[in-house]
Amino acid sequence: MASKPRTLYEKIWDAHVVETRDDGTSLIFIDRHLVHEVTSPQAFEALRLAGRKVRRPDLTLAVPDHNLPTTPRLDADGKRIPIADPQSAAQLAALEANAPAFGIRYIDASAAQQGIVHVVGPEQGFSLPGATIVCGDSHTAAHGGVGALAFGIGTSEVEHVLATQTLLLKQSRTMEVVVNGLLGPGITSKDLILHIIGVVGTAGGTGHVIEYRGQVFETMSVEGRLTVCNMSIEAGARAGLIAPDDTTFAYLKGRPLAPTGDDWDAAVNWWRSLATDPGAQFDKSVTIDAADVEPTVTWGTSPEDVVPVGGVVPDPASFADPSKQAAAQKSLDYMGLTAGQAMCDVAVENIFIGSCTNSRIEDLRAAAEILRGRHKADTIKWAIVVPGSGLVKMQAEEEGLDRIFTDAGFEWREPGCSACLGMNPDKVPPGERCASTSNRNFVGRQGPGARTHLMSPAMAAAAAITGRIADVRDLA
Ligand SMILES: CC(C)[C@H](C(=O)O)[C@@H](O)C(=O)O
Ligand code: SF4
Repeated sequence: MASKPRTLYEKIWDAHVVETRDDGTSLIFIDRHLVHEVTSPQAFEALRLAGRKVRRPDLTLAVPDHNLPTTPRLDADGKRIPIADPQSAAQLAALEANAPAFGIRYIDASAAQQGIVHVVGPEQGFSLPGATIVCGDSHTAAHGGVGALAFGIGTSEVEHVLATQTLLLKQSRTMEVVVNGLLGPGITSKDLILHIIGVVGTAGGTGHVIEYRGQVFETMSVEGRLTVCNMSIEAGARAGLIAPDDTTFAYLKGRPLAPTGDDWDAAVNWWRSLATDPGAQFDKSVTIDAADVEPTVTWGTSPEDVVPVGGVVPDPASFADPSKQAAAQKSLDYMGLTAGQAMCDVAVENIFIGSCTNSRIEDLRAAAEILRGRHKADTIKWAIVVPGSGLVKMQAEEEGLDRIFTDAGFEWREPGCSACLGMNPDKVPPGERCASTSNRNFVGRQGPGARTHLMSPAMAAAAAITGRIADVRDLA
């Protein structure tokens, strides 16, 4: 009898079940564990107290990213410049001590390979198709862009994975987001995922793993796929993934931690078999027409608060649900916007190009393309570009992108999470607005009282030039 058609998610799940229990939970083997400084200190401490070792140090990779200032890390003598904030300094020191103590591969804060954990994983070939990947970080879903089942876990689960290389999980429901057609000129993977979240809503993916399907993803670069999958969590999903294909294999081949020789060939053979079978059923299905996707920006304090750049700030009364109406009004008050205001009239004072959503080489190229030969508006007080890793930074410098940015009035920084969240010195001042390529526009996310508008790198560049939210297609 032919076996039942399965989805990509179900195939990866089945391949990792160690044991299924009567209560429906399964013990799942974890192939890759990424560790950063914020969510790991307690987990290591617990291992130490229990006298345990890390079960598979070879499958674990640690790198600091969240707390590191993005100003130079070494002084003129090559000595480490200390971190001023005591909590950040302590978390970094803990990771630096724990990694060698537990025999874990560690990327130092001043190494060229250092970067945001979700940029580093794929870049190093640590994140692979068909793998189960976890990290104590909600944007772990990013790695789904290479066809991995990747999701964020809490600190107690970090401890569990360190100790056992497994997790006890309930299988998620499956959801497909099918995008028909192709994106128009100037419209990027970021616009697409913002649009998708607008359609699905921040709770639409709850309990599900999303597979993104359709021609648009087949023709998308791995960088673009990582951007899309990164924000799956903002649609409430546990994870998001895209079937690995020749584009994925070409991206991964030769990366430092990717398999080589016969192992590579065997891996590719297996990876090719993972695509969702014809006739496989998803629990939920959403269809989107790519022609409907415009350059997209957020107006509110939730990633679902999206509008095409040519649109206006919505009227809270236009929402059917009274709780949505109240939330929208609260968002407008916080954001300092009024219903009916054209998005293109909204002035911004800060520009942030970075974060695990949009700090890869392709993102920097897209922003530089718009900025080439231009300068930020006088009203822009602060504009920074924060490459996702030291290797992205080096590549950008080889291509002369750093000069384009600095000539345009941007600061060119060291890699890290930076102004994506207020855990390091890069913050947006209270009451000021930021055109940001990150993934969350929550209240206070970029600093207390800061107002965030999410958008693509090219759109953030356009905002820098005009001093307000602008349609990048008018500047291209
Ligand atoms: C600090 C960390 C735990 C957090 C997360 O889990 O996502 C951060 O990366 C974020 O983006 O909010
Ligand atoms: S860049 Fe932002 S979203 Fe990504 S891991 Fe860092 S803080 Fe989280």
